[in-house]
Amino acid sequence: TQSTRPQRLLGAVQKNATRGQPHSVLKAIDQFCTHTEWAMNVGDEKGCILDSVVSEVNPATVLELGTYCGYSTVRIASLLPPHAKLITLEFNPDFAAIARQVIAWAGLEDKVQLVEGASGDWIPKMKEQFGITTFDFVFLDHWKDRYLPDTKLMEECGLLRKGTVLLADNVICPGTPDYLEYIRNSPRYKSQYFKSHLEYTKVEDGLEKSVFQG
Ligand SMILES: Cc1ncnc2c1ncn2[C@@H]1O[C@H](/C=C/CNC(=O)c2cc(-c3ccc(F)cc3)cc(O)c2O)[C@@H](O)[C@H]1O
Ligand SMILES: [Mg+2]
Repeated sequence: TQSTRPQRLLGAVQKNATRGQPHSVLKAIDQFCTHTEWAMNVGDEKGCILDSVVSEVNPATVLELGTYCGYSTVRIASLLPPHAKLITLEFNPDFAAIARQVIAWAGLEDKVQLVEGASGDWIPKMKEQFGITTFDFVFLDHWKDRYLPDTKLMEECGLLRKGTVLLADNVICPGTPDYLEYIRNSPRYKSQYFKSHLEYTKVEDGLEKSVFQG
């Protein structure tokens, strides 16, 4: 039977990366996606911007929307301080199964809680289920038409505090026009666009960093 792209990506990690070395997992995925098969990971160019924002925030609590194969999960988790927690939401069980193995190969399972389910269902349950009061950092990289409703939902559920940083992937390509319009015009956020390129291509894309003002 045919393998899937995530299965082939996992195979590249298991073949080329060293267990317990997150950077080697990222390198194996980036090489696979550059030379063998494109996949929708944030990639190394936008990934360096992600790294700098995560390092600046130094978050104790992180929410990632859209795990896919776990590339950005590994990238973020590898930068977290010892007792920090990263919760990542993924509603496709096949992708979740691959991501769990990628995260385990990197040796980061103790920092990551992968929750299988839809963001709209789980965001309202973050406090009761995981003892979260607010998130310090949120990475948005799931369906692009979910960025805005989920941001409003996080506001309503009291999951954002003064200084919480939202970082959104793909605000140019594929694009998240309703999210950008809202976040750039809302007095409740201070936003900054980081120009970059769509992963593994020369097409323009970028990340939008938005700080909640409380
Ligand atoms: C509400 C909900 N709840 C839970 N999980 C959810 C969820 N909504 C989606 N997911 C999950 O998250 C991932 C989905 C990611 C969507 N990302 C993109 O579509 C994407 C596309 C491109 C792209 C650019 C140019 C092209 F020509 C083609 C594709 C680049 C990217 O970087 C992308 O992120 C995927 O794993 C999906 O199962
Ligand atoms: Mg993306």
